[in-house]
Order: sequence, then structure tokens, then C-alpha cells
Amino acid sequence: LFPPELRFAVLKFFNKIISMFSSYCYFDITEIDGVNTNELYNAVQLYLSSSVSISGSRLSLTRALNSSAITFGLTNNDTILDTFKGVTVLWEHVVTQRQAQTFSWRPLPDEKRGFTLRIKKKHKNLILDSYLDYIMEKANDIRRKNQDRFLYTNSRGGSLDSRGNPWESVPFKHPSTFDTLAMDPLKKTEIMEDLKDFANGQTFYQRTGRAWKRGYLLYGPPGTGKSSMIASMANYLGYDIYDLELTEVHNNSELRKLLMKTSSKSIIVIEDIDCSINLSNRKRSKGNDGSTGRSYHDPDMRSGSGCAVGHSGEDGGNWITLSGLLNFTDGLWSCCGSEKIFVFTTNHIEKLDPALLRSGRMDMHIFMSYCSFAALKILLHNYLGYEEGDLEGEILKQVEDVIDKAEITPADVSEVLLKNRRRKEKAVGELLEILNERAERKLMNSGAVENDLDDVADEEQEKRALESPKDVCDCEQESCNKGDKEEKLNKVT
Ligand SMILES: Nc1ncnc2c1ncn2[C@@H]1O[C@H](COP(=O)(O)OP(=O)(O)OP(=O)(O)O)[C@@H](O)[C@H]1O
Repeated sequence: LFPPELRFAVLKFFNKIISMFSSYCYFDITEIDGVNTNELYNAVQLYLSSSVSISGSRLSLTRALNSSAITFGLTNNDTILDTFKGVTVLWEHVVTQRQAQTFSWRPLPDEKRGFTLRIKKKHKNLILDSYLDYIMEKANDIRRKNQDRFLYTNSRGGSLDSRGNPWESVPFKHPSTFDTLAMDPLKKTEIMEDLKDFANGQTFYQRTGRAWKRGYLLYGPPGTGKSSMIASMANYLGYDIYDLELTEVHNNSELRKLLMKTSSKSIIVIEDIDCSINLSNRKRSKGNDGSTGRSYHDPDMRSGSGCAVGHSGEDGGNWITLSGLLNFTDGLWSCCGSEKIFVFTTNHIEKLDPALLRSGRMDMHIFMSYCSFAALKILLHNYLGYEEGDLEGEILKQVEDVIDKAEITPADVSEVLLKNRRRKEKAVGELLEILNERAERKLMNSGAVENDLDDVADEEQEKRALESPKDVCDCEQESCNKGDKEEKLNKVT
């Protein structure tokens, strides 16, 4: 009977009267704010989905694209209580039908959704100051945990995608975790604790005025699990990985741009660092065929035994230099965004510039060693299902005795176990054979090296003796075969 204008005016009047006497105030968070999606709405939905106090008997279930987890939330017009810093608030999920639109730039959903937050007026400031920030932060964490992580690479060589991003991404699905990683358990625990301290260390880093970042240098022979360690770190912390291919970066400023486009809570990896930068800061040179582009940074490359080459710019004189890289990890640019981990790997730590190894540069140097017996136990458990109690017996005792002498990588052990994973006994027997063989070979090689060293020492001694025959022969007589000695000296020389 009443026209809408009058209804609206009456309602407004009553609301005003009610709010004057009510001790509560209300905040509406709508799904769509004008024509844009309201980020806060999504965050609240995610945050409430993690709340254990949902009491409704009907919940809505969602699984986002690329996500491996299912989240639940409030159904239409349901309510939930939440407590923050001792203050209880009430959330209501309000869903109403949208009135027919005459025109819109963007088709809007038929339903109008939003959350209404009810709080006591006296708590308004506390809630507005920190509660909403807390919700945004929590929602990001949940998103990260649910969402499969991403592996980014700059393999396009500096070109940008349609959104101006130099990084290409794929879902990161590496199954390596600290449980599957074979290494000394004490060392493993130390690394895990270090990572956790870092991830939970926001207050510490703020208090001490340090950039919230950490550097790890992984070094050791190929096949000892450096890449597996990086994947385990990412899976443990729930971080994305940026695999920085330095051979695709033309100069320091491009490097800086790449860094600016990395997100927080990420691990930035440079593999085989000894092969990737112009460690000697040598000037860029033309290739043998006179072409510009690639030139050799690593002397080993010339003999064909080295690793990947670095990259030189087309515009002459442009290089990724060590100082550029250190700015990247250490300087002002390293702090864009926060909560970042830098990981460098190398098979040849001795080739690295001492500037990179200096204390404070890389916070932790982690040696990925050959497979120890403790690490082997983890592989036996993972591949063959051995439990601690099964790891006894004569054959395993023999394995324990020989494994350090054999210097075998976890990758090689994994191969043997994988091949024989259906036959436990055979697997360990074959492993023992391989270990014995390797240990024997190592021993013979070291014996041969020792003999060679002895030979060199003998020859040296002989040479010295011949150069000063008097030292070994006091005789001054003509009959002393000095001539013979001279001839012998020439031969030795
Ligand atoms: N410590 C380890 N624990 C468990 N598995 C390992 C370990 N080390 C190596 N492996 C196995 O060997 C494979 C190769 O290892 P990975 O690539 O991690 O070694 P790497 O040290 O990074 O080698 P490279 O220096 O050649 O890159 C892995 O996929 C994994 O199956």
C-alpha cells in the first residue's frame, strides 16, 4: 500500500532510533564494491572457513581452481561468532536477490552477497585497527596452504607477458619433503628450525632493523639432493619458487626488474652459481667466430668440461657482475617485498668468489654430503618400507661399515633401491655389492695416487742428489761416475 520512498524513509528513521539505543555497530562488506570485486569479502570468507566454531548444520563447500584443498563456508544468511583479542564479534552472511539491472558495464550475479560484522561500539577502534588486517593476513596464509604453489622461471630471456610480467609460471608439484630427504637427521632438524624461525620472525626482523630475508648456500657433489632440498624447503614453508636463470638475464638492471616482480613468501634460486656469473668480472668478449652474445666465463668451458655459460648483453659491456648479484641479495633492492629466501647452489664451492662466502652474505652454508648410513636408513624406509627395528642384521652391519668409504650419492642409492623395490633382501644385497666395489676402487685409486706421489718424491730426491753429487758421494776421485749421473739427471729432467 505504501510507496517505496515512504517505506525507505520509515525504515531509515527506525534504524536511526534503534542505533541510538543499541550498544552495537554494524559493518557491511559486500562481494562487489561498485563494479570491482571486494578483496576483503573473499578474505573474510576464507578466514571464516577456517574457523572451528562454525555451528551451522549446513555449510557450503568450495574447491578453487588449481587448489588441492576443499574449504567450507557459511551458507546464505547463516551467522558465526568469532573472538579476537578477547572480544567476541558476530558475522552474518547476507544474501539477497539483486534487482533487475537496466545497464551495467559488467554483468553482475543475480544474488547480492555480503558479510555484516556486528561488534560492540566500545570495541570499534580495536577491531578496526587490527582485526581486519589480521583477517587479510590469515586469509593469505590459508590461500597459500590450500593453493598449489608455483614455480616461476625467467626462461623467456627478458621478454614480458601481456601483463608485463617477466616470469612464466607452472604449478609446483615437486613431492620432495624433509621426510623424504635423506640426510643426517640432526642437520635436517637444524635447517628446519632455522626455516621456521625465519618464517615466524617478522617481529624479530622489525625490532633489529634487518631486512626480512635469508640466504642459503647449498654445496656438494651432483646427486646429493640440492634440488630436492630446495623443493623440501618450499613445501615445508608453503613458498613459491623463482628459478632464476642467470644465463637469460642480460644485465644488472634486468636482474633488478626481475627481483621487483617476485612476491613475498618465496624462494629465489640460482643453481650452479659458479657457472652463472662473471665471477672474474672479466670484460665481455666476442666469441671465437666473431659473433656477439655468449662468451666463456669459466675456464673449464674451453676444455668442454665446464657448465653452462653466462650471458653477455647485445649492447656491449653489459654483464651480470658479482657486485650486481650481491646488490640483488644484499642491497636495498633485496628488500622489495619481504619474507624472501635466496638459495644458491654449487657443485664447486672452491670456485666461488670469497666475497660471496663472506659471513653475512649467505646466512647458512649447507654441505650436501655423500650418503651416510643415517641418510641411507631414510632411503630404506622410503623405498623399501624398512622400519627402525628391521635395520639390524649382518648384511646391514656390513653396509654401515663400508658406506662412508664408498662415497656414493643418495641419487645412486635411490636408483638401486628403486630398481629392486619389490625385493627388499635383493636390494640391500645389491647395494652392498656396489658399495664394496666402489670402496675397493676408491682404495686402489688412492693407493695409485700415493704410489704416484712416492714416485714423484723419489725422482725429486734423485734429481737433487744428482744435482749435488757430493751430498751423496764424498769421493773426489775421477772414477766417480759423474758423467753417468749427469746423463741420468738429464733423463730425469
Ligand atoms: N638427499 C637426498 N634424499 C633423497 N633423495 C635424493 C637425495 N639426493 C638425491 N636424491 C635423489 O636423486 C635425484 C637427483 O637429486 P637432486 O637433483 O636433488 O641432486 P642435486 O644435488 O641437485 O644434483 P645436481 O647438482 O646434479 O643438480 C632426486 O630426484 C632424488 O630422487
